[in-house]
Amino acid sequence: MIKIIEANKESEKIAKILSRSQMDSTEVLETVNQILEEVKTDGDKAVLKFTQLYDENKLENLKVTQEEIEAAKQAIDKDLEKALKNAIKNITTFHKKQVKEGFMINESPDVMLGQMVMPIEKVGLYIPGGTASYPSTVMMNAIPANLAGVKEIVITTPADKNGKIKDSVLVTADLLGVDQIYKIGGAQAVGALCYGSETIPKVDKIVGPGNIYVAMAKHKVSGLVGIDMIAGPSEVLIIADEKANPTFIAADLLAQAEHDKRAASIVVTDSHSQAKAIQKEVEIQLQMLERNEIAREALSEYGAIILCETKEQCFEIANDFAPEHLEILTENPFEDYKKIKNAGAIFLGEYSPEPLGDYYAGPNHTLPTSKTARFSSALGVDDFYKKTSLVYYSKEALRQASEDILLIANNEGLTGHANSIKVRMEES
Ligand SMILES: NC(=O)c1ccc[n+]([C@@H]2O[C@H](COP(=O)([O-])OP(=O)(O)OC[C@H]3O[C@@H](n4cnc5c(N)ncnc54)[C@H](O)[C@@H]3O)[C@@H](O)[C@H]2O)c1
Ligand SMILES: N[C@H](CO)Cc1c[nH]c[nH+]1
Ligand SMILES: [Zn+2]
Repeated sequence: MIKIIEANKESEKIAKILSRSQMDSTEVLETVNQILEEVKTDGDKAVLKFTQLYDENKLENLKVTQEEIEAAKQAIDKDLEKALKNAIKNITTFHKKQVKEGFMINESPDVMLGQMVMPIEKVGLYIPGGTASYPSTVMMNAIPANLAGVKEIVITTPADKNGKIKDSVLVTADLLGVDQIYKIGGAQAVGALCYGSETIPKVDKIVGPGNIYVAMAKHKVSGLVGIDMIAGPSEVLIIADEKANPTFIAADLLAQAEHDKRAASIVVTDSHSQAKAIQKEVEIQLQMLERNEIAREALSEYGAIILCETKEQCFEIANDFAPEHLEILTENPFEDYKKIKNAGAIFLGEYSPEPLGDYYAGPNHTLPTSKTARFSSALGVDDFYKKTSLVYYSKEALRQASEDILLIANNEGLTGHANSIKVRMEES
């Protein structure tokens, strides 16, 4: 049963919830370190070993063949394909707003400054596929990559026990022009994309969400290769007042809890009767949920209904938790959202449930978890760009700046820097 915690009386429990990061497990870290090390030295051999161990499948081919893509295109339900195309349209419309251009400042012929915006050349999209498969994540990652102009996009996603990737994932990838798809997941996929193997190409940046092993592996390889963010096990925090609908709230808690036994589903409310009603609804709906084993474990370990003394306290706790998704189910969400400082995405009012954002509305569903919404943002076109500065000064412009530069360089004790300016000023 999901627990009710009184914020003012059980401060230790609240502190534990608020400080908990999914990224502090030493057990996960040790497993991931070992996988990455072996993939680095043994390439495909290690990738296959860990795939067999954790995904329990023996793969004939790591790379999805054109025949497999064609078969998926034939087999896919046509209504589903249409729905995917509608979602692609919405997500594209939203992300087009993020497209950026470089700029140039040349207010005088003596000085020209600029910023070039260029696509990253090779990116790896991690598409989760352990306990569910995610065509929606293909859209959320490939659309911004395409809009940024990335030339080479590689997908890794775990296959099922028969070595097959779901038709919807292959068709969505095909609709978005991605044809390099590898049937591997977990830390071994992240390692292969970072170090390269006989079969898997080494990329410049790895993006996309995944379970704790994927999130930890991305964190560990970051620096050798670019990563987008920590986008680990899903989280939702719902701020609910007395009048909010407990049936809707319970459904939204379960929607995230079914993702992963480590998913966090939390409510903050200032109403005791609401807390009780939600608790009861969660139990009722759990009985009907297909993935109720995962959801039950997530709710008992990472779920909570936090009962606050005041509405303000609800917002303080929400900001401290910095959830991936935040739903505001209060009388005036259009005023209340302004109090939020830390959240990956905010959903306003009772007809904007989080799954609307997962699949369809347009904003990205790849979002920061484990309190990283304090400093990270939703995946977007920007994640697929790099920016390079351009500097031009004429001799006269450099002469005018030289005195200031020499003072700063000498102050830093870097006389070689000062000399680089001086030799130019001494030139006849
Ligand atoms: N934050 C976001 O933006 C976001 C978006 C979508 C999904 N998600 C999250 O993605 C995750 C999807 O998880 P999933 O497991 O279904 O798929 P996944 O593809 O992320 O992970 C499956 C892989 O994990 C590896 N693995 C499983 N158990 C392991 C173990 N004990 N040791 C080492 N490796 C192991 C396996 O190799 C397997 O291929 C969920 O946590 C979900 O909440 C997050
Ligand atoms: N809720 C997930 C992000 O935490 C995204 C998703 C994809 N499909 C279903 N849900
Ligand atoms: Zn979801």
